[in-house]
Amino acid sequence: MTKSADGIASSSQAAGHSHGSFFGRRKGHKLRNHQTDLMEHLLPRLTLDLATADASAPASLFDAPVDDMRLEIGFGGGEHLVAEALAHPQTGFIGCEPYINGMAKILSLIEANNITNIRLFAGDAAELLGWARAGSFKRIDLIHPDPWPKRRHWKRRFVQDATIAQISRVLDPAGEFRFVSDIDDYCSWTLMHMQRSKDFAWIAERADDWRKPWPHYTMTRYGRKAEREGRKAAYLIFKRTNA
Ligand SMILES: C[S@@+](CC[C@H](N)C(=O)[O-])C[C@H]1O[C@@H](n2cnc3c(N)ncnc32)[C@H](O)[C@@H]1O
Repeated sequence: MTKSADGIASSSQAAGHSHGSFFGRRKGHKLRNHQTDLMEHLLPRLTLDLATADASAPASLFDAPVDDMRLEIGFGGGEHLVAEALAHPQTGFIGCEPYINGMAKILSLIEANNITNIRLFAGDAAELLGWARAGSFKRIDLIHPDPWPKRRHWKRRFVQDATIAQISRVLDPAGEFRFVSDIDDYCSWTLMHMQRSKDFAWIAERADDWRKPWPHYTMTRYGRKAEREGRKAAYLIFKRTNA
């Protein structure tokens, strides 16, 4: 695996993406000194290196035994992932985020909260899904993915038939895929693709099941931004059905 000086997977690493490569920004504002220090010293200890990690024993990534594994794709600043890791200490979490400033933020939160049940992958989640063995995760969360609103960019959306097939494969037979977006068109897109896949059932029974966050949901930066700007998010929970 090739890595930049920041320890972040290079774009060539992300190139094996089943529906193209990673399309977002990798870098934003300059890191503060302590964040640079965390990137240099803490990130290597928590990094999931797909070239060397044993996909058949992902629980061995963690120092203490874990009961289950979960994945959050594109965790941004890491608020939701960190809250979940603190609430479920027996679960091992993998967080995937190619954006360097997001990685620096979550490292600060991990350090401040002494969290031991998170491992980090600083690349394209499609690559991580390709690496994982069947049935590895009890739950996969995709929260406010990049919306790519223009029709000619829809192919860049993370939710595609190919990624849904990979998500289905790496989920436990009783696993769940959870999706949040404040972009109506991306929610319909996701519902249409999930329905087409036949591997999932949308478990909503009444409007509040998707209009309101699920219990104990931690609002993210993009969720707050959407609320401020008057956009309501949808909270979609899909259960795997092809057990
Ligand atoms: C709109 S932001 C949302 C961040 C966060 N989930 C939130 O709600 O605040 C989308 C995030 O997904 C990340 N992302 C985009 N494509 C990705 C991919 N292929 N694999 C992993 N993360 C990705 C971006 O770097 C960005 O941080």
